[in-house]
Amino acid sequence: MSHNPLLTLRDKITALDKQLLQLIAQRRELSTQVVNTKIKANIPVRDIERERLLVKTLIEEGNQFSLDELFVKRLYQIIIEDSVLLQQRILQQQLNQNAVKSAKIAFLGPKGSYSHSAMRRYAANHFDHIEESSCSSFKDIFESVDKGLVDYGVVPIENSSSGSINEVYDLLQKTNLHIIGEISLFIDHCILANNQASLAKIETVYSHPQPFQQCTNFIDKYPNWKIIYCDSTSSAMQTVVDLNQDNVAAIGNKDGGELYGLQVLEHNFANQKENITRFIILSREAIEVSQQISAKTTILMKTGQQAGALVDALLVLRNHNIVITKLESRPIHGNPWEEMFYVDLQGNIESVVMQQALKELSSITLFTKVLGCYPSDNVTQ
Ligand SMILES: O=C(O)C(=O)C[C@]1(C(=O)O)C=C[C@@H](O)C=C1
Repeated sequence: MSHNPLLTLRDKITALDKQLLQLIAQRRELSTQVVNTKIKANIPVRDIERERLLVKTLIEEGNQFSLDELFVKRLYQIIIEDSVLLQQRILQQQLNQNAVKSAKIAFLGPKGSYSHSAMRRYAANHFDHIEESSCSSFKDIFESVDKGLVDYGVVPIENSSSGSINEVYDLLQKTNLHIIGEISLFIDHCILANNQASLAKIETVYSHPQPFQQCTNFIDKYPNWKIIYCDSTSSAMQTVVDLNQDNVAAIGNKDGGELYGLQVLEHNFANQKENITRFIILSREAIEVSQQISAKTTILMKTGQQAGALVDALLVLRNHNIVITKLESRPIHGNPWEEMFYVDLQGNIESVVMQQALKELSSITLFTKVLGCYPSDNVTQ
């Protein structure tokens, strides 16, 4: 029998990788025990100082084995983030005992869209089993949840390159639904085409309007391209597959491209290097968020039109030391030049400061409504 040194080494690597997985699973088990002690002691899940010291020690330890500092840091950021999310999930499940274990979730489809990826990532952390429901517009998603056709809906709300998704903000203005979660996704746009295509041959590009807005610098380099808007990036991919020509392409994600059998001609060309989209999760029922984890509260408010009305509202938040993570305004339909403000706040709706601030806001604004309180997705150090 011939001795193949490569195969022998690969066998050893595979064996070590299996051990690594076992160790990570053991670490997660300990993290579960830790959260149970935290629940009993009523202390916050997050201990930034402990995380900092742990990573510092591990970097020093790694140095002895010639492991790169950045590598060790990145590795442990992922491991600790997973540990924090696990603890948050356990806490939330205890608090919301009636939360469903299996759920039907609507997203902007067909499968292979960014919304589909976001939905799957959120679901993996929250449910044992899901049924996917593909919708062709954001409005359909809101309606499906509202009518009880699905349990939850996932919609994008903002992107680091193109800003707010206005259509979703406008739907939030009139909805009875609640925001119960958020999830951020790194978006690496790809030019996807059939196997005979090349960048030089492309004449027509299909996608949802959002990717075009996020990649204007790149698109401007191809002034001859004909741009065609589709309902979603995945329907754009489907169109390219159906046309089966070498001169057409879609903008979408790599995983979606694989699903549709398309090759990547170019990627990573959004205006912002860190192209991130934040999605929100909608439900008919609000959830309770543990005060032991970091939470966000999103409110809608309409101020009067007198001078300083918005400043007065913001001062209420400042006086209560409440951090605003986002402030957006949208026209109120039917009332020209009147604006609705959407404010994302760091904090739990149940906290004394938040309750006090909301009470004061209600008394000085024309309208204030809580759209939801949900665990903050931002758990990286
Ligand atoms: O040591 C803790 O308190 C933990 O909960 C464990 C752990 C970790 O995974 O290392 C997770 C979250 C905390 O912010 C700190 C550390």
